[in-house]
Amino acid sequence: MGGTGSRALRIALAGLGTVGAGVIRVLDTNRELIARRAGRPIEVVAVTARDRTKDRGVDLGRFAWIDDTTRLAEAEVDVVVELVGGSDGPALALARATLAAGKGFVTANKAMLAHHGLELAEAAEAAGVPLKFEAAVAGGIPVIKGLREGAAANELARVTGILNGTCNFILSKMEAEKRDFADVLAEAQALGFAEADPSFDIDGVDAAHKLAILASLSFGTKPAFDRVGIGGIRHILAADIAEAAALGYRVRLVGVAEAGAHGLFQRVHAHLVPQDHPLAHVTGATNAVVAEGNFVGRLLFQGPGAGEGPTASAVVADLIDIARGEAGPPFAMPAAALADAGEADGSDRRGRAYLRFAVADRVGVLAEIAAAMRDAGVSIESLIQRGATADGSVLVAIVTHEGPERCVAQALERLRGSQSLTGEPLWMHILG
Ligand SMILES: NC(=O)c1ccc[n+]([C@@H]2O[C@H](COP(=O)([O-])OP(=O)(O)OC[C@H]3O[C@@H](n4cnc5c(N)ncnc54)[C@H](O)[C@@H]3O)[C@@H](O)[C@H]2O)c1
Ligand SMILES: N[C@@H](CCO)C(=O)O
Ligand code: NA
Repeated sequence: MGGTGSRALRIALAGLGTVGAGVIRVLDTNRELIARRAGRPIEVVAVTARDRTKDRGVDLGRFAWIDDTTRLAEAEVDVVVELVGGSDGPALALARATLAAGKGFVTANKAMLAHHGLELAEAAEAAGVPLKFEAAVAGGIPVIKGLREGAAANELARVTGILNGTCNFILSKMEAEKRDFADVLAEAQALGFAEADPSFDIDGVDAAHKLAILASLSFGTKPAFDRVGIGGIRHILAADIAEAAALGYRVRLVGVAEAGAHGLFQRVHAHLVPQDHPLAHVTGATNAVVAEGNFVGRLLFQGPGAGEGPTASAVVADLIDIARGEAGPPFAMPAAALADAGEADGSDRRGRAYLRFAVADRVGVLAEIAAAMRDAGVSIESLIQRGATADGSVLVAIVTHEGPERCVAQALERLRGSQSLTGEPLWMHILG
């Protein structure tokens, strides 16, 4: 490959929001360095977004403006970069049109990849063009590169991660400032890394999109978003975080993917993470992924998982790879070689649980909860009752011994509709 005098890699860019404008800023600021590293200049030539007149703090006058997003695929470019978002709609139409036109495609859109990644990988492989998405999982952290390339020699057994910056920011603030969820949410949303639909962040959907992509890369299975068990953080109280701290844990939204004998297990859920586990020390909008390989051992990837600079940095890294001519199958092995995710549904899993009940302060309530646990075969390790909340309820927190998760589910089912409970119980898993 030639020096910086070689023909530029021409880019069309859809979406000029946080990430899109960031990509232009990275390419402008580090222009010379990027050209030297890539072996040739990387030039944006055409752009589109919803509003042509909006000031994004970057000069757009030098680019062709194309009103119809899908037509970006017809521009005289080598690669289309999609930073619009949404699993379907214009993003998917653009992806399909670009790959069908035999051009490379770069995206930060984990929702689209989780739902349509297999189809898009097949289309890219059939056309012999790159499909790259480093920014889609854990923003600026090179975790796709790390697993797809760096760890490619290993069989991976388990991948765990903090994959949503918004949730981690909220949980860290709740912990540090002893504030409740609703109080901190608006602050997180103002920082530019929340999804267009913020429930995707706080209900675990965004992290599940990312986990489905990571699991596919790690275990050679087809992306299976519909098989991720998903829970969020909106029902966690500052009191739960304080209780967890007293027991030696931090509360984190953790994605877990494991390749087992019966298939792929994938879950995103609030977990109690032991304070000596690397994920317990991940604070703010930082993300982290732990992967265990049979030769390399335990890998820890940690860094900024969202925001303009980190996310744009990952998008441009993909463009540099393409400019260098680096290729290969998007999901680490050819799409045709990816296996089905299998049957694992988690019902035979074992673990320890944190359960928190809001109860009426009256005789017999604790006995009722303890009886439900006993009848379902759940063994209690500790039980703590704390004073009244604002509505006069009392909080009861239970930590169980290790046992089948299905027994915990049965205990909660026995308590469903009980007059003693003043709200839905909270169940968090304890990370083993
Ligand atoms: N913000 C982050 O920290 C972050 C991190 C990782 C990944 N992502 C992903 O990057 C993508 C973009 O996120 P963002 O935060 O920059 O969003 P944003 O809302 O800031 O920007 C979206 C852009 O797309 C444009 N747009 C909307 N509909 C369009 C259409 N039909 N055609 C053309 N343009 C259209 C908007 O005008 C805007 O310029 C999403 O897929 C998101 O999930 C974002
Ligand atoms: N909404 C996402 C952006 C990064 O993918 C987050 O908060 O992590
Ligand atoms: Na990344």
